[in-house]
Parts: sequence; structure tokens; C-alpha cells
Amino acid sequence: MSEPACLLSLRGIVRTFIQGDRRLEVLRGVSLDLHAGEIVALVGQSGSGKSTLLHIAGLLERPDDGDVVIDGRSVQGFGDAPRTALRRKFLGFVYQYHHLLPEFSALENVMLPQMLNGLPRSQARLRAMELLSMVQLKDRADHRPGRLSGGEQQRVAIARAVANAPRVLLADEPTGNLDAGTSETVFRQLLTLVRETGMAALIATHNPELAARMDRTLRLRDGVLS
Ligand SMILES: Nc1ncnc2c1ncn2[C@@H]1O[C@H](COP(=O)(O)OP(=O)(O)OP(=O)(O)O)[C@@H](O)[C@H]1O
Repeated sequence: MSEPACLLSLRGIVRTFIQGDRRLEVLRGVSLDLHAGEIVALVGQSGSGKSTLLHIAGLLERPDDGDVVIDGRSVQGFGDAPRTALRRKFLGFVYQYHHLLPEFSALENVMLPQMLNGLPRSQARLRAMELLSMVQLKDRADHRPGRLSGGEQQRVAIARAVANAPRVLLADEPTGNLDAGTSETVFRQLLTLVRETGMAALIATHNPELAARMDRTLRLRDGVLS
């Protein structure tokens, strides 16, 4: 059997921040390969650089050195427009805070990224309803985020993140703001969605129990992965 496709690679990523007169070498040559169908936990102490790594992998920030390869394409030398296009097509994001648009309903929040990608409204609506059903929020489709609980908001955010069928999902503490029970529901639905769609996921978490339920764990320490 052939190996699953490598969907995202980081190659020798270096990122340094200057804080006053301090040079902070947050990433000092980080490399990783993420294959189709795998769910990988990213762990490390607070401040170890997990968010920085996810931002670089997600083409939201540029590294000082090194390369990001998405679906076989090196983004080195890419300008902002092709980076944004690649991000829209291949990547989905879930953050600790949901970032839903408050003036739109849950349904519209999930439809919007699809319509930005050129899908007709009727098709975007169908898929959004399907995804809201998968996260068990079909009955709340017409509600605005302000009328949903924290866990429900985060489930809408997950549905939105996968709406364009990204190949890679990047999640930064997706259940970090939720109580233990809600965190369990949200995490289970996130894993189900990722498994059912066959995408790859890289999920930063402080929770060792959640990390243990993923396929493997990468630990960020002193600027490198182990
Ligand atoms: N734009 C920036 N300018 C200066 N320093 C930064 C910047 N962004 C991040 N840092 C620093 O880089 C380090 C890594 O931050 P990062 O947010 O990636 O860590 P993290 O592992 O995600 O932390 P946490 O688990 O607390 O969310 C921190 O010391 C942070 O202060």
C-alpha cells in the first residue's frame, strides 16, 4: 500500500522575535510532515511557540528562514495573493476563541467562506446545514452567535473551518476556553469531522488527555520539535 500523501511540511523553520533588547529564538529549525488522515497533537509549555508554529504553517505569518510546503508546493517566494489563495483552498483554522461574525446566524457564518470561494448560495446553504447537523446544531442554525453557548459557538466555528473541505485543519487550543464536559463534546465532534473527511489535523493543546487521543504527539521545546 502506498503511503498517505504528505499534505503539509515545515522545513527548517526559524522564527526570532526581538523583545526590547532580548532576542527570542522561538523556532530554531522546526521540521515536520503531516500526512492525509492523521491527527497530530502539538504540545509544549506556554510560550514555547505553538501558536507561532501554527501561524507559519497556516501562511498567516512568514518565517525568518525555512520553507512551508503545502500539497507539494513550496510557498517560498510566494507573494501575499497566492498565499491567501492557497490558504483559502487548502487550510482550515480553529482558534481558542471562535471569531464568528456576531451579526450573522450560525448558518450564515458557515455559508460565508464557501460563498467567498465562489460556491452558489443554494449549495453553500446545503453544505452548511449538513455540517451543522454533524455538530448537532441543525436546530440552532438561525441563531446568532450571541444566543449560543461557548461550546455551541465553538462547534459552529469548527463547522465553518471545514466548510471549504480543507485538506489540512490547524487548531490552536480549540477547547481551551471550555469547561471539561463541553470540551469533551467539542473535541469528540472535531475528531469525528476530521476522521470522516480524511483531512490532516495539527492541534495545539495543553491537555495531555486530549493529546493522547490523537495519532501522535509532537513536543515543542527550546525551539525544536521532538
Ligand atoms: N509578534 C511578537 N512579537 C514579540 N514576541 C512574540 C510575538 N509573538 C509571539 N511572541 C513571543 O514568542 C513566544 C512564543 O509565543 P506563542 O504564542 O507562539 O507560544 P505558545 O506556545 O502558543 O503559548 P501559549 O501556550 O501560552 O498559547 C512567547 O514568548 C511570545 O511572547
